[in-house]
Amino acid sequence: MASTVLVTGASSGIGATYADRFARRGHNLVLVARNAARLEALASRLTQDTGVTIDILQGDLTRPDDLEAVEARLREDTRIEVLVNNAGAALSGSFIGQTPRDVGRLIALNTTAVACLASAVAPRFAAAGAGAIVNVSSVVGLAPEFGMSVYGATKAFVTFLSQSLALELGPRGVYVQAVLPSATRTDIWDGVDAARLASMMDVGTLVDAALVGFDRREAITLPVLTDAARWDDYEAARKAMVPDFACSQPAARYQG
Ligand SMILES: NC(=O)C1=CN([C@@H]2O[C@H](COP(=O)(O)OP(=O)(O)OC[C@H]3O[C@@H](n4cnc5c(N)ncnc54)[C@H](OP(=O)(O)O)[C@@H]3O)[C@@H](O)[C@H]2O)C=CC1
Ligand SMILES: CC(=O)[C@H](N)C(=O)O
Repeated sequence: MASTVLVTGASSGIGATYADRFARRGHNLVLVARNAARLEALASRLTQDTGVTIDILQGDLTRPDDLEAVEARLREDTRIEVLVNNAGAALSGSFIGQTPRDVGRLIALNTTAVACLASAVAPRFAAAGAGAIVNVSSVVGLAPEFGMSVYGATKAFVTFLSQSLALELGPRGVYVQAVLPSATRTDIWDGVDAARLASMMDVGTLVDAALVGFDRREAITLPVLTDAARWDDYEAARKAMVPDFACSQPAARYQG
């Protein structure tokens, strides 16, 4: 019997498309988001099309009680073998135009919830020597130049967390993938003009590419990167600095 996949942010966009693709692969689903009506409509269409079993966990992942309910499901339901940590939001405008409350809410959803859900499920996956955690990050987390400070910082967190978890959990049999989409046509772009929307990646194309990376067990899937060697070069440059981090003296340029 195929395993169950829990998808957060499944009521629209990338999460709804992951739900569709995993259902078509024969997986049962647990769908999480705030909008129960949209989750129910998706669940009923997918059940009819594929015959899989779908549960809905309605909740706001920025609310501690709702987050804890999803954590408990991940901890206790041993049928769940894949977590797709996808729920997320963007925050437009400049940093000085954003309020501390907006910033806090974005961080709660895009980072705290992602880390807490991974934390809830990782010990069970590691004990079983199996399981997969897919974290939906963004190319924005690699590009402070895009001017989306807090959003980009949350996505840098997601990519870093994924890479660290892959190092720790990979040897225990748990697969961790960070998916870094670029601009993709979904509701997250509400209010953006039609011409800009039209130039974005189609959401089905994005998720199908991400699933190619999933099937290959890639640690990082960056679908728009034409030359994959560029990521390897970037990682090699970063790793070349790491031995210096153990030095006990500042570099010569900081010494008087
Ligand atoms: N589209 C793009 O260009 C890109 C998107 N991404 C990332 O992809 C992920 C999915 O976004 P995308 O599909 O584009 O956007 P959508 O706005 O279409 O989907 C976001 C999903 O997250 C859910 N969500 C939002 N807030 C909460 C909350 N507080 N609690 C629970 N669920 C919540 C929404 O459901 P509901 O409102 O029902 O709660 C919805 O299902 C995000 O992490 C985003 O950062 C990354 C790079 C590019
Ligand atoms: C709103 C965005 O910038 C988008 N989610 C992205 O990560 O590219």
